[in-house]
Amino acid sequence: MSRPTPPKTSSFAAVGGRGGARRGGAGGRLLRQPTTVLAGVWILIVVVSAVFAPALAPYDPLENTFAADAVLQGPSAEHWLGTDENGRDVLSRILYGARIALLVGVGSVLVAMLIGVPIGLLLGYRGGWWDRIGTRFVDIVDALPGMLTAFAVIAILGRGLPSLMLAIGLIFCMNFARMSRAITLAERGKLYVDAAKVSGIGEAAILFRQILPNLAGPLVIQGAILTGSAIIIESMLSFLGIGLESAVPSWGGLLGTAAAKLAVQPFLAIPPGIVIVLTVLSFNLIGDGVNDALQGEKRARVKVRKAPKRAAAATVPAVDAGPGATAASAPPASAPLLDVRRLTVSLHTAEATTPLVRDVDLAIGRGEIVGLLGESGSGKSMLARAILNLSPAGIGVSSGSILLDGRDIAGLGEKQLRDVRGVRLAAVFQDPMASLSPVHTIGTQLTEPLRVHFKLGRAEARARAAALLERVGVANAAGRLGDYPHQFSGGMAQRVAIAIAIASKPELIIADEATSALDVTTQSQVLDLLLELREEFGLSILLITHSLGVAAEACDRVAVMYAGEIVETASVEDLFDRPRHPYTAALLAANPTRDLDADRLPTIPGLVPLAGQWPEGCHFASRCPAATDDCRIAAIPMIDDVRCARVDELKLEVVR
Ligand SMILES: Nc1ncnc2c1ncn2[C@@H]1O[C@H](COP(=O)(O)OP(=O)(O)OP(=O)(O)O)[C@@H](O)[C@H]1O
Repeated sequence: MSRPTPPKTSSFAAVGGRGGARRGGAGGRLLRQPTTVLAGVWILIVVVSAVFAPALAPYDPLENTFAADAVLQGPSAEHWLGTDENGRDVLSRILYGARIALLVGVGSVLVAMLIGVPIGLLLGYRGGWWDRIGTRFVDIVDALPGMLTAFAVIAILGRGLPSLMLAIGLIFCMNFARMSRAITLAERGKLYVDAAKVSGIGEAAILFRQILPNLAGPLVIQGAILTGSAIIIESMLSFLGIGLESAVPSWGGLLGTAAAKLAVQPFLAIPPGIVIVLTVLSFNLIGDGVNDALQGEKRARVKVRKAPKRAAAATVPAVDAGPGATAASAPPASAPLLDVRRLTVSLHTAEATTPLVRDVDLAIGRGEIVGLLGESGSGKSMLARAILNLSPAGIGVSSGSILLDGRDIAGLGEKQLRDVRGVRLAAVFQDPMASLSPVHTIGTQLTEPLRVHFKLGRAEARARAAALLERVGVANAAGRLGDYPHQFSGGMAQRVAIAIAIASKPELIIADEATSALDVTTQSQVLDLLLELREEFGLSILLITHSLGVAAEACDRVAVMYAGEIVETASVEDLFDRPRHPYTAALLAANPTRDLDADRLPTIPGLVPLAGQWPEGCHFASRCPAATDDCRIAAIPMIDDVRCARVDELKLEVVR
């Protein structure tokens, strides 16, 4: 038999291109905001004052002069901003006070980040009970009055800069925990995190190296805003006399003195008041400005859109009831590398357990490419995710086993999976842009699994990464290690994803719609690459696809899924020439290539029943032209690679 023509499944179009979408960048947008620039200039002045205070201050800020004409003076030629109740120069104390303001502001925000961010990362990433209990804890700590926390810390540790930083840090830390949790919750479901898990990268590395960089923007924004707030709290505590020692030149301390002497010298409150307001306002404006600039960056990112599906392969079978047996499929040549037995995957809720995949048997031999074919919603991804142990929350294996080289890997814990995922088992997903981390270079993403699995040094890992990129067909491989995913086309990015998948020399790759987002030519090239890699490394591949053409071009055997069950498994030739299940026949008949000029594209009448609404007997009965009442009584078992009660009576003809 000649294999059906390669498919034309979908096409890929990049809106905007390399460079075009990034005119100016975030830095450019930041500089185009006048208020942010002014705020930046003020903060620069504060930083310069803090760093060069000894050179800039006209007097020693601690020098007391108690002469009657030297205390509580207004502005004069000698003392531009007057003097305080000890005769100390206010300008000098404000210049030195900038040091305290910045130290307390930045220091306490760093303390808050160090405490809050790991908590948020852990709760968001682990989810479930960790998140439920952890979030309550965060709520409780956050509900404590901030000033009370500060009083308690200062009462225990005494006054001083470190205790002030810790006190203010504790007030803010739950802000960072909440923000990090929310972002991590969103990020942990993304494909690049799944891809990192599948590469065998540990939880700590995923949290701190994969997810944390995505928090950089929000952390900077939140950090800038809270730095301003920390300066206010420091001023309040010093104003109340429980901040720093009164001799230490701090803006809040100056304000406290001014409040006490308001009747004698009202001007004393103005200089520290102005610098506090301007500094706090500037930090807030910078936070907002960075936020706006980054939002612009997001809007300008490359977008990927799918074009409508086009024609696939050309076989038109007809369903015809009648006697006659069909050929059986060939079993895998050797003992299977992957042997899925009677697997059921279910969604567990408080109300019910709903099977999404039921009673699946699937074997993949060494070096074999097995296609998993079926309409949308048939359960292909749920099966693949169960094999990879990446089922979404609430979904898991409820019975059966997944034997990888004889070892049952169903439901293994993250720790036990470390020597399976990324070592023996890898995955390539549909959207390469989503499965690669947007904030890391390709070099970093490729060297990470190499360093984890083979304990390679940096230089050696980079050399191996370049060789891998070259192997998958990326031109100028060494030069492109420093590029980010958005600088690659869809096809090239998928090649990179394949390079990452094969980096740790796995035995089995699960390719979940790995070519669906690519244009026809690129799709064919990526399939050729997978076939070459199979030859070269003896890889086994589970190729999940909607496309008959992809299955025909690349697979040795094909399993057809319908409404959560595998209904037929056969060699690719047998499946296309002699389908045995009416659904397989209908799927082949619905292939539009022959009838491109017809008014209506051929379809299978009716809809795939949703999980939870499967009928008692054969799941396909409501759409099957050959179904009888007997088909609707009880679940149909898989016998001799077909799940059809009438398989021996039906004669399914392929019309060409
Ligand atoms: N997170 C989820 N929670 C509950 N049910 C889900 C979830 N994801 C998928 N399902 C259900 O599981 C069944 C199988 O879905 P699955 O995504 O595996 O199908 P599929 O064959 O991979 O479809 P597609 O080709 O569109 O990806 C469907 O009935 C779907 O509605």
